Amino acid sequence: MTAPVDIQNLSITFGTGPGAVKVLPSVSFAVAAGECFGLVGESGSGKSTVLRCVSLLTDIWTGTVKIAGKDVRSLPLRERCRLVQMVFQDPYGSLHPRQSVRTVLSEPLRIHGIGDRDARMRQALVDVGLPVDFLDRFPHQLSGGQRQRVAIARALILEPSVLLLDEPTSALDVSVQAEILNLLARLRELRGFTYIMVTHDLAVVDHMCDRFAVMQHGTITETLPRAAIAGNLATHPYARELIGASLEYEGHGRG
Ligand SMILES: Nc1ncnc2c1ncn2[C@@H]1O[C@H](COP(=O)(O)OP(=O)(O)OP(=O)(O)O)[C@@H](O)[C@H]1O
Repeated sequence: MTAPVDIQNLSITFGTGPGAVKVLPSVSFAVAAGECFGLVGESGSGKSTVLRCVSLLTDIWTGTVKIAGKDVRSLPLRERCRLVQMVFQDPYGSLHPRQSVRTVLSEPLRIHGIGDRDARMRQALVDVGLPVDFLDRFPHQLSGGQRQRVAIARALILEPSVLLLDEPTSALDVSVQAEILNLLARLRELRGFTYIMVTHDLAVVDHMCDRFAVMQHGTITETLPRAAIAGNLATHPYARELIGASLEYEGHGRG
């Protein structure tokens, strides 16, 4: 099942009093069901915070976030977990070192009272391209790419409609990054997932996303289709600068 995401006037302030910082003044965007939407922009512009708000990892925000037309705040935790899951940047930090892959994958199934666990866990590993005997491995027995595959399997095992991807490949070796991106692209094609993907890499957007938003200081400066990258069709000065710098870097890289 695939689902649209609608974010309206999302705003968050960290801290109180004179030290309070409005990290997101007001962010609005909509992502169609099955679309891959990128969030790019300078470090500290609030990209990860948007994902943390949507997933309710942070809940002190105001505004409205709807997934499949349902307000995420009014959804019971279980239902929310079955609609939306998040994959983090650092597969080393996101897996508990003392938990086997079996424990990592069985926990959500147990919490949600889902039966047939063994078959589901095996299928999840097959889906992410890992051998089923990896169920008995621990994180230190896995490569970075294999760990990220396990993290993706954990996100998939409840069969969500929306995946929030927070720089899912930036902690990985360049050679492994493409494998994980291809896996994510294939899964979206097969399952119709909606992706919201934070990245600092416009080459990733170009490879994966249908559209993307350029963020600066907690604000979306411009939303563009992927096709706008090649000819730098952005009109906002910051978006133009970001895309221009990326094209220049890519040009030098190839030259
Ligand atoms: N829990 C928090 N308390 C206080 N400030 C926070 C908190 N979480 C994030 N921030 C601040 O919000 C701003 C945006 O952070 P965020 O991680 O969303 O940026 P980002 O665009 O994802 O950056 P990067 O590309 O470096 O990951 C930063 O200035 C950060 O310090």
